[in-house]
Amino acid sequence: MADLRAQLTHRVRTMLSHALGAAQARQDAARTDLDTGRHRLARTRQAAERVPHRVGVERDQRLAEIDTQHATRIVDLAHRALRAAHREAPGAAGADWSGWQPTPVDRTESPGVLRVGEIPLPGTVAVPALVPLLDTGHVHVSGTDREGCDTVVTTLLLRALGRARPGGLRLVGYDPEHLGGGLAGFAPLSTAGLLTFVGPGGLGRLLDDLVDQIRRINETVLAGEYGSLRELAAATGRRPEPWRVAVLLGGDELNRHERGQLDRVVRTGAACGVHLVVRGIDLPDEPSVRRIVVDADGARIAGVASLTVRLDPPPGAALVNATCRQVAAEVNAGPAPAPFTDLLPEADQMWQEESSEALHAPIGEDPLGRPVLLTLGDYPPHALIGGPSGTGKTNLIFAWIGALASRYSPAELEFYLLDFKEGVSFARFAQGRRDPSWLPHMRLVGINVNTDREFGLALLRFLAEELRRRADAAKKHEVTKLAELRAVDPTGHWPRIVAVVDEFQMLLAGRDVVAREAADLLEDLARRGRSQGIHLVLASQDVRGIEALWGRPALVAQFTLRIALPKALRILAERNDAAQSLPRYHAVVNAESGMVEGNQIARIPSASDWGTWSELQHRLWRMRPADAAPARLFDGDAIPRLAEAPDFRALDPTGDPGSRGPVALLGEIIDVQARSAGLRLPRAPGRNLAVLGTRVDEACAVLDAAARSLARQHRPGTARFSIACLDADADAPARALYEELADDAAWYDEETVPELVAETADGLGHGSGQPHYLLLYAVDAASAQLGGRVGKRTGLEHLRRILHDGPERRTHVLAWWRGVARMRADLGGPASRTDQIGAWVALDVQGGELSSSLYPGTGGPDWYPRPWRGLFFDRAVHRTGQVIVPYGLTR
Ligand SMILES: Nc1ncnc2c1ncn2[C@@H]1O[C@H](COP(=O)(O)OP(=O)(O)OP(=O)(O)O)[C@@H](O)[C@H]1O
Repeated sequence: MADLRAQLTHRVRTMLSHALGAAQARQDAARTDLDTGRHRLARTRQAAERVPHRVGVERDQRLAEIDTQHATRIVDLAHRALRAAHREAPGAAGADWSGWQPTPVDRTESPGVLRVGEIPLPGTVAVPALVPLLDTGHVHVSGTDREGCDTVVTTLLLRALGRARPGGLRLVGYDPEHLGGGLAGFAPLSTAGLLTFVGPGGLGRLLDDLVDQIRRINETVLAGEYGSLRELAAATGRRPEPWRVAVLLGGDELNRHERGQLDRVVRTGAACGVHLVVRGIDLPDEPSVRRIVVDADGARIAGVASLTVRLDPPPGAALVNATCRQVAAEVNAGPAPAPFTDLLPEADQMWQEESSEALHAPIGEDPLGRPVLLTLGDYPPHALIGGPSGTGKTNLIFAWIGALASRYSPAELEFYLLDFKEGVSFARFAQGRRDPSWLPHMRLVGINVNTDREFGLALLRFLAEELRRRADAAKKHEVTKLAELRAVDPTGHWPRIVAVVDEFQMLLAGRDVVAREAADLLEDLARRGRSQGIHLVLASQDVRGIEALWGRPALVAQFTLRIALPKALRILAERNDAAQSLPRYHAVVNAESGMVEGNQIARIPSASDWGTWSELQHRLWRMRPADAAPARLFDGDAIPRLAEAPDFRALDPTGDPGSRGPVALLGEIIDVQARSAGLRLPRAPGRNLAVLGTRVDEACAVLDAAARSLARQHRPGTARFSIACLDADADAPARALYEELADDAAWYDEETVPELVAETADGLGHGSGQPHYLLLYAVDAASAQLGGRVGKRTGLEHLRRILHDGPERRTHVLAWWRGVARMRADLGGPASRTDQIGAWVALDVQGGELSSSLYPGTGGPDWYPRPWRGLFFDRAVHRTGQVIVPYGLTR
């Protein structure tokens, strides 16, 4: 048992000793851990004591870096903002007042935002403070600094004015407290209707009016096609409405209606160019409202309210006043002309139109900026243009011709143009010395034809002939209209023809044969030209011109297209006085025979100045077909040259005239083709020429051209020219001719002329048969010498015999008598027969003197002598006299 107890004791002891040992070991380990922990803590504490210092240094470094980055970024942003501001507020929208001037926007440009001051930034440039207004929204100004508020308003208005075209911005002021004093500087604008004021109590009306404008613009201008005027301007380049800025400066509390209208304007105005600049009246909170608060410590703009704005100084009163005066003056001077290029198609669209059915072209734009078209076709077929001198008829004709000529090629359209007033502006359509170009569509230009109504007649006859040609062709193809003719004869040349006659009343002036025939031809062309594509455009500054037509209602009725320039009388229908209130450079275009319903107002671009026109003409000229010939230019003030006459150039000695005999060219016929008047000299009785009148130069010119043209048809040595000069004044030209004809010519004077006639008369019986031309200058001056006998007969008897018998023996007299009576005396007395004078050219001889045997019928021809013109009559071919222009003398 004891053993058992001892064993147990031992075991317990052993267990206890183990447990004690383990506890001892754990205690040691724990102690070691504790030491380690303490040690670490001490180290950590030590380390922790060092950390704040290092972190602080790093933080400071980082903060310094951030500061630098920030500053650099601010400088960079400020510069970028500055550049953007210059872009967004260009010219007058942002420039300093010193040297400030208006810089109106061009057609598609946006007006930009407006600078009111600048925002100073530390350490860098100040950034402009910009406020959107035109095309964008409204501005509300408030705050305790009254002067500052005034400055903001004046600044905004002047800058906006400077960005608008003159007349493109209208102000309306409501200033019940100061009765307009707040806008006093802008007062000069009111002289041009660009600034109006409404008095106290007028706010309701003003707002009603703005709402009406917005409604009208939405309905008729934007018309659902564009969202805003800005969009319209960007798309079309047109800004048909001005900006309207209402400046509302305080007043009583608004009533409900006014409040409602104000809200509408705020919501919808900006799209229609209607804007508000308001102080002292609340505006609703809309994104379109920009608020500026101006207090003593500076201004703040909503949206960037944390930045203080340093306002610009107010613009000087003198600058505001001068600008407003200038703008008003420009508006009062009338609207600026629209650019001519508006009438032209794009370069790649030129000559692309087809004229079978009609000719369409814009002539200008209407008040809403839409093009106004002119049409010539079946309806309306012809046009009448009227307006007092200086109102722009010539310009309108240029504009119309340019708009047409750029759309239709010369194969589709031809022009004939006649200007009865003095001046050469139409000459540039033809080739000139200074400018070799011509308008490829132009077939004929007649200028300075004021005294040559025959030229107008010639044009009408030419057109009548063309009308006949077209009518015949139409008949042959069994069609009636130009469009049909062109369809069945696609290779034919059937352009539409537009004949323009400026100051056409000259053509119809007087009650003579020319006027009568012209009126008949006009009537026929007006009636039948419509279906054959021949269109008449008649222009007149003078009511008499219209009245000349008025006597012929059938003629007038065809001119359904009427174009009236400012103050034109009687172009439109009787009770239609739209032309009386037209501004400068505008026209009433009316395709309804002038009835009020047909009125369209068009602003006409400037087309007639040299640079504008020639740019287009050169472009079209370069496009001309290779075989295009220049237009014929007939200048009533110019003297034609024989050497350049087509008929003269066509003469040559190898051409066999046959029985028709050689031809003596006497001058240029007043006609469309620059032909020469020719006198045929066959072997037949009476084939002599008398030149009658006292004008030395003209008489010499006629004989000179006759002789030179005859000489061109004979080889040297095969014809004789005997020149007798009996007037010292004619000596030089006669001698020049003598020298030119060289060996074929012989010279006689008053001493030797009796021998010439005697020998010639005697030789008639047994001559060589060689042509012999006697050119007798002022033959009546030798009456005394010719009165004496040479052989059995007097010189005059010899002369009469030559006149009588010569032509059949190829001997022709081309003689100048200084009067009809003198010629008759030489022929045998006042009652003597004149059969042997088969042809004559009358110069300063009245028609009445050419009666009896010289001209068919009684009373002589309708002939009113005028400088450098002659009336040619050849009894073998003419029924009436033909006006000629002598060729210039070759000196
Ligand atoms: N639409 C226009 N835009 C700008 N200038 C114009 C316009 N129309 C005419 N003018 C200018 O006005 C002046 C007179 O115009 P124009 O010669 O066309 O008038 P007109 O009626 O033909 O006069 P007249 O019968 O005396 O010749 C010219 O200097 C012309 O350049």
